[in-house]
Amino acid sequence: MVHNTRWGILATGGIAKAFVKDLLKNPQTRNASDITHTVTAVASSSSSSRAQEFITDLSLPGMPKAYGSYEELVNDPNVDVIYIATPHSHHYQNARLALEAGKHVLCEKAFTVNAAQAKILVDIARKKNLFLMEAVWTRFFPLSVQVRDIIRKGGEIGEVVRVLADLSIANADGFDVSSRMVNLDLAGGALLDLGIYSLTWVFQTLYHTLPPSQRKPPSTIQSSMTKYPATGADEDTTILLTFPTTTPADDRRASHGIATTAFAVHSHPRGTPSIRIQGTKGEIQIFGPAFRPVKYRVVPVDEKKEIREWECEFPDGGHGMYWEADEVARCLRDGKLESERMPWEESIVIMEVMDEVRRQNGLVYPEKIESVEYPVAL
Ligand SMILES: NC(=O)C1=CN([C@@H]2O[C@H](COP(=O)(O)OP(=O)(O)OC[C@H]3O[C@@H](n4cnc5c(N)ncnc54)[C@H](OP(=O)(O)O)[C@@H]3O)[C@@H](O)[C@H]2O)C=CC1
Ligand SMILES: O=C1OC[C@@H](O)[C@H](O)[C@H]1O
Repeated sequence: MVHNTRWGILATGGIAKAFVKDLLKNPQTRNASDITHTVTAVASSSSSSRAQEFITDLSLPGMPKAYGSYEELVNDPNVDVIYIATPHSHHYQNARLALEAGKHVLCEKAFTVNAAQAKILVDIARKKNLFLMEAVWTRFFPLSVQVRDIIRKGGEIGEVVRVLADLSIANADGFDVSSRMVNLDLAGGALLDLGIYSLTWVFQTLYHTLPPSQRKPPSTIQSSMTKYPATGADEDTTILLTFPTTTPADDRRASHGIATTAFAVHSHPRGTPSIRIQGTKGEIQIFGPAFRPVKYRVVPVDEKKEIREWECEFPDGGHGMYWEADEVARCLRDGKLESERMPWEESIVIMEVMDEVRRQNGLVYPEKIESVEYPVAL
């Protein structure tokens, strides 16, 4: 039986458009014959006409409802799950609004502004029996799934002892101070917007590849940050994490994750790898931006062994967001509250790392958006 998921889209900006375009792609082209997606409603905080414009521009089928407020959207009985596509500053309030109304939630990254907010959302989802997930789409790429499998099996690159992951966007000219990229009122800055992907690669390789009972948060977190002069948001952040061995009997080595992000430099100029996963027998190099990897190469230390490459296909001309949407649909179909590939606990641990990095470097957002109070008008 084919399971259809009815999506409500909360906000009409850039990523909402990209996500919905992928929802419209034919699932059969990516061998997903068990699920389908429908957009049944769209809301804009600006006006219902903006929501209608979004629907018209994307030629959404089935006459979805257009709402001029997020409140109306979360109360629509024809919506199963809300996709939250507002700036980071608004995720806690918006996700809570949806959960309190009894809706499942897929919330854009970074999940919240801080770990305290993330924990409250998780508690509410658990109590209300609702699905909740941070929309780290990269984790659901077939490429990410394959890379995690290679690491788990250990054969090709041996034991992983170091991961270098960068997402830097070569924007040396800077941003306007109002841009969500650098505006503190919108929880802007490289760390929450881009560094989350560098951390994703560190975590999905050094942490997520272990059985859940053996996953241990980093034992040390060291970091350095440069601030964007015009606003005080971070523009360049470097993080060094140590992942401990798990038990006294564990004969694995401790491992290091180095997660970097910066506005002014480029993480992968002219096709250089943006991520290197270094094991005792070789390394995996990841090509393309950390958020949308396009190829991996396995390079054995032993020169007698062949270098192997695998390139990601994007069926039906998609962007690659449909794989996370499919995961949500399957979790809803199966009555799961969280995804095993992006578990609540891991989102929280990563938020805690970002909290600590901000603490070490004095990056504080306005009280209103750091707060766990609800409801707060932003
Ligand atoms: N997964 C990915 O690849 C990407 C993820 N993102 C994430 O998606 C989220 C949104 O980013 P993006 O789409 O680029 O942002 P945009 O600025 O393009 O859109 C944000 C939307 O949020 C709504 N909004 C509500 N309140 C505000 C406010 N005070 N200021 C600005 N917008 C507001 C607006 O929609 P409306 O008026 O309709 O309510 C606006 O269009 C962020 O969390 C970001 O990190 C972003 C890019 C890529
Ligand atoms: O998630 C993202 O990925 C792509 C980047 O360009 C964007 O700023 C970020 O939010």
